[in-house]
Amino acid sequence: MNHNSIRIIDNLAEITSYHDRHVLEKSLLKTLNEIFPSQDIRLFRVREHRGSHELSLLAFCVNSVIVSSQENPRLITEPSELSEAIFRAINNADVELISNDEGKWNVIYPAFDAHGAIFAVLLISTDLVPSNGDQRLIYGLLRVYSNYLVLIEKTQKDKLTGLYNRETLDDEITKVLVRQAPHFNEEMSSPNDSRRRTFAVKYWLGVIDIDNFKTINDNFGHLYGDEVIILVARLMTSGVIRDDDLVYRYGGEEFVVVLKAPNEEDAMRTFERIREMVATHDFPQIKQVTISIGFVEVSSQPSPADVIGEADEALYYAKGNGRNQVHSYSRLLSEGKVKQVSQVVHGDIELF
Ligand SMILES: Nc1nc2c(ncn2[C@@H]2O[C@H](COP(=O)(O)OP(=O)(O)OP(=O)(O)O)[C@@H](O)[C@H]2O)c(=O)[nH]1
Repeated sequence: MNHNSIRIIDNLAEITSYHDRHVLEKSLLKTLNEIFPSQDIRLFRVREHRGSHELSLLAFCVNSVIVSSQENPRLITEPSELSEAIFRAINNADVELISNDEGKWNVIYPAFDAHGAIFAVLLISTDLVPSNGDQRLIYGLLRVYSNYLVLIEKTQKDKLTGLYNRETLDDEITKVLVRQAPHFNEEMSSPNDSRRRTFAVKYWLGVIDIDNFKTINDNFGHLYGDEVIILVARLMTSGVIRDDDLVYRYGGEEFVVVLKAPNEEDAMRTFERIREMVATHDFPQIKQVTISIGFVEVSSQPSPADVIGEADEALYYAKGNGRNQVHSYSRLLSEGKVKQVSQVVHGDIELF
């Protein structure tokens, strides 16, 4: 076995040692950069949106520095020779090769999922056109990436609804808490840094519970109850929230939504839209199903359990006050209508 093959095996082992898609994507680019040292490698997500393809940047590697744009996959909208070539690669489902002004080559590889659909595109800028052997290696690595992504998604998704599961939620809240911590913002940006605006974004977590679900089960049966859970999940993901907002199945008939909004009023409006969308939907047989929502900003709570606990407190308030309503934990707290969920006692967190 030659040195190159050993390096490829090592890299494959590394790629498949992560269970986080963002780390997986960075690891893929690191591997490609090692095998084909080039100045620019970019990985785009491809999504079908209203009959056309939409591109967003997932990760890139410039001069061996690898960056994942997980917080804000930037949508690529500007028409240019390069994006036209990317769309050609997608439409032809084949590798596309174009030269640029500096005499470099841009090689574009579509990545296929298990059903043969293109879900990502890899762009490599290089001085030399990759050989046939190199091309096969790149396609092989993209297949490993695609297969492994399916496995990661399976462990993160709920079987009934296809939404993210409860285990994945804890990781997401932890990530947001770290990102929102003051020291993280200070380290990541100076006062004049334009990135500051990106980090100033606020995250809101809502716990959503179907009202009187036991009665639905009792009157229509458990299987029908499952159908209602699936329909409510679909309603939440179909246009009510933005593409980068996240929906989780938290328990039986309980969901969690993590969304971005600049302030509480905007967050309230989005959660209200979700409530209204469900309340006005015509459910087969039962006609109307309603949901109650409690939400809170994910900011400086000591742990994910505290964030959920605060949103839960607002949810219980909604349940106790007639259901089919949305409440903000901080507003209820300032009005003295709910109790503080957690407080620090001798350095320990005490949950009530
Ligand atoms: N069909 C179905 N039912 C479930 C599932 N998970 C939990 N449940 C049922 O959901 C019901 C939840 O009932 P409760 O927690 O008493 O609350 P509720 O009837 O929704 O009333 P409120 O929440 O107070 O509005 C229980 O009867 C559970 O058995 C599931 O996956 N499928």
